[in-house]
Amino acid sequence: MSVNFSQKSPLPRIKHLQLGDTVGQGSFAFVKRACLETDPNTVVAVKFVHLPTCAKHGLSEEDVTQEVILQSKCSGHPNVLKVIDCNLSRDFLWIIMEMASGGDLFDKIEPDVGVDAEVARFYYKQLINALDYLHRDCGIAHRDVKPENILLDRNGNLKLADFGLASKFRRKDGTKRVCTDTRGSLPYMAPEIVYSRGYYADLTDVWSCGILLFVLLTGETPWDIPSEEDDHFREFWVNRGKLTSGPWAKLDFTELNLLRKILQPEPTERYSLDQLKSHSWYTNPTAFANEAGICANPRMLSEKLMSRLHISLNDDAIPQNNLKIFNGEAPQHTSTQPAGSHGAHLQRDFSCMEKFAASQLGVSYQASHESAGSDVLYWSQHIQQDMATQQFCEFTERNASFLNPAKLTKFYSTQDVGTILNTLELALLTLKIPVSTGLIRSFSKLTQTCGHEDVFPLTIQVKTKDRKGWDLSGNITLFYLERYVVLLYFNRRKGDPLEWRRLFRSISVLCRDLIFIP
Ligand SMILES: Nc1ncnc2c1ncn2[C@@H]1O[C@H](COP(=O)(O)OP(=O)(O)OP(=O)(O)O)[C@@H](O)[C@H]1O
Repeated sequence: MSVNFSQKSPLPRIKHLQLGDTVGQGSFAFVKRACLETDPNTVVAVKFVHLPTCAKHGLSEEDVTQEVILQSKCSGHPNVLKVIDCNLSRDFLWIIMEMASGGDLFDKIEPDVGVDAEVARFYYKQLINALDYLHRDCGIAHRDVKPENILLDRNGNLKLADFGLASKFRRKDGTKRVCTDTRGSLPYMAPEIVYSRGYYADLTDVWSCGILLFVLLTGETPWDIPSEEDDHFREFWVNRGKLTSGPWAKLDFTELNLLRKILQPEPTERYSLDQLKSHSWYTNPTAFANEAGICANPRMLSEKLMSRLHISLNDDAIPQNNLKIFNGEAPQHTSTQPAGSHGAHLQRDFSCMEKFAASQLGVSYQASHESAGSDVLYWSQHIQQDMATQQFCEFTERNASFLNPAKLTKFYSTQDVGTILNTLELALLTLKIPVSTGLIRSFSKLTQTCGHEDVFPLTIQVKTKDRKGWDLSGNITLFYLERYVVLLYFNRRKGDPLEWRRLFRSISVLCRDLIFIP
């Protein structure tokens, strides 16, 4: 789905605010950077939730406003994304929030590897602090703790977001409600939700926090569903959590000990937040955080984050069975039929993706470009500083840069469009993703109707299944940065973000000759 909400419905004017570029897009909403008209240095984010799109998916105006009401009630903690103001216009619910300039947490987790252990501890502690505040001070359970719902501020601090499934679990008299509904994301869900026993929502948040910690430390979820039908969960259950093989082998003794205390299938035996706060894994200090657990050295945090984000472009990174195909024997999956539910097809991008892609270039590029005009030096300097480019280079502390909201699933190329499309097509086919019509043929058709200059940005819509067999879809947008430099930006629309980054990693390796590394 590639939607341009703002073209469908005019954006409301918000008093005293000047809207800037689009920094994020979801299924129902897009998010713009904005500043105060009187003070350009006061930057906020404005989320525009498109109400007609919500209605099409069965979400009422009340459902979406409820989410904002709950998030506003929880806005008094440094690790919860603050809601500043909100209002309704004809087609939009707009929400002014604090700007999360460090982007999404999921974008910084290397699949199968995870993040540095000290970084994992830092985020785990901040999440525990946020949940403690939500449960104790607000009586609210989040109910959808997962990396997609965690953003970072400019110093890398955690900001818990997306209160779409949150609920009040404590009554006014202090007693707790017993929940029976099934909500959350399956791999992060506590077993008592799946088994539909009556359960307490605050205890299920603690379980999700354990799964998130596991993902941070290993780069994968321990199971798909916490039920007996899932082999991995059954093995965990039968062994009473005492597993040391597979992803569990990546954990040290203390980490295993802590996770066993959190991932207790029986909620009454699960550690409480108070117990977790006394565990040594929580009480040990982190080098880059102050006593309150807030980042005091963003450069060190950024270096540690970058140290695990690496995509090797060597021969041995290509799986052997794909190497044979890629060295000449092209697979024949190109189809003349529409890609349907599985496959890739090229089209012109009619969404606000152009502006969105432009925002992915980062402020430093735009500022230097505007002040000094177009010049090879500027784009090559910009590309060199971009964290996305650095993930293909050997890590050195020198090349670690500060966090920014631009996503990391992208690379730059100085090759011509024909070569780019041919290589991408071969990579998609190698990964068994059928390509409808053929990318070059589709491109030629498009240039015949609208001319070479106007055909960009181009988008390849990709729909596939991930390793679990779950839907994974997104767009690869080709956007001209300069006459000879193309940005290829991979934007996930649906599915597990770790799986999307895995797909990006595989395509990058297969397209390694395209990638421009200064
Ligand atoms: N306060 C913020 N500051 C900076 N970027 C943000 C902020 N809020 C959201 N974003 C960006 O916008 C993207 C989309 O926002 P969000 O996930 O809230 O939209 P949505 O339509 O509710 O999503 P979904 O498709 O998960 O339902 C996020 O992934 C993030 O990159």
